[in-house]
Amino acid sequence: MSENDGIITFTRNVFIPVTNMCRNNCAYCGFRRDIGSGEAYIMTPESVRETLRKAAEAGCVEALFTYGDAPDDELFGDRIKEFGYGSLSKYVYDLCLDAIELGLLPHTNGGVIPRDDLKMLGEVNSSMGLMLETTADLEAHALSPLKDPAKRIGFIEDAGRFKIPFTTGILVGIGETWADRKEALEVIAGLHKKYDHIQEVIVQNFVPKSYTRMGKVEPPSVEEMIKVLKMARDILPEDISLQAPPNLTSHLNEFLAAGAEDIGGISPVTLDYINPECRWPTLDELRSMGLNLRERLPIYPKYIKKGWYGDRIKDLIKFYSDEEGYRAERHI
Ligand SMILES: O=c1nc2n(C[C@H](O)[C@H](O)[C@H](O)CO)c3cc(O)ccc3cc-2c(=O)[nH]1
Ligand SMILES: C[C@H]1O[C@@H](n2cnc3c(N)ncnc32)[C@H](O)[C@@H]1O
Ligand code: MET
Ligand code: SF4
Repeated sequence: MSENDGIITFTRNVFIPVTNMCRNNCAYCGFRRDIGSGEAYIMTPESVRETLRKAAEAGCVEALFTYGDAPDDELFGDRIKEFGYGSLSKYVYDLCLDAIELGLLPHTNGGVIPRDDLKMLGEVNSSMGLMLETTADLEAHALSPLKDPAKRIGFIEDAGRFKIPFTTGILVGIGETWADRKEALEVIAGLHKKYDHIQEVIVQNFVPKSYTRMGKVEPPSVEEMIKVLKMARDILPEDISLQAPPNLTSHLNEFLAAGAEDIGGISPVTLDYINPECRWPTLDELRSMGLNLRERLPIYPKYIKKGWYGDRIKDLIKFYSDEEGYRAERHI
């Protein structure tokens, strides 16, 4: 049983995949598209606002902005300028303000973005994220300069310096060894000891997509995932929540028994655009599996208490949270 008496936390979120253009080209990724392929896009301000409005109506509390790594400048600078912005981060900043205006707390994971942009986005996000993925030098990342572990560790470190509540994690089954998994988890634990900013760690299983370079690679087995989760719970400090995504496995109960205590964002309005073939379970389905659910905000109680949030989201956090820092019943 996990530390919090078997209570499993989640957020009600909406996924905003701002752009699928990306400077990286990870061998497992089914989300990214080549520029000029006809399928590359950047969401317009109107389409983002429309999605946010639907989410607000459906009772969501989190706007999850996840998109390709640093694709601006030479990649699609013109499109961003058409919208009236000098950079992708400035555009996302305004989208975060739109989310806040509609009553949603932003959580942005836009890959490795420039340090000044991280600081700027930190002001309008309730938490931010970047999967460390791995500390190993893997073939899967051979075409992904921004998956260089040193760059990602540096980014997570900067987030700590800026006191941004942070989500990170590892991707399991992309060619890493057991020693690599252990090392990645130890690096995360070390960063947290230094900056105290890691609110949760996602242990995510690789899900192969036939149309990618890793389409024929076997995903990690259930036994392997359970072992990684146990190892993670063992290595990570107790105040870091361990997250297992609920839509990437049919063995969620076993993952939770192994030590995971959070299932991340569940969306009543959008797909998981990274794993679109994996449908979100509904809250009713999760409850019928025996889960004792508690809704949280994208910023964990500890960081609400510490006051690690900007002025622009202060009122919204106060509005949504109960005295313990979870989502107040009156707003559910
Ligand atoms: O719905 C999703 N949420 C993802 N989230 C968000 C997560 O589900 C929750 O919204 C957070 O727990 C908010 O606290 C991520 C957050 C990160 O910082 C890094 C990676 C992910 C990955 C996903 C994902 O693939 N799907
Ligand atoms: C948002 C996060 O989604 C994860 N991600 C990207 N592609 C896949 C996949 N095929 N299977 C599982 N997770 C994936 C990465 O860890 C990324 O950081
Ligand atoms: N591109 C970023 C990364 O892989 C965000 C998640 S994938 C769309 O880190
Ligand atoms: S996983 Fe993220 S960084 Fe890698 S190709 Fe996909 S969008 Fe880009």
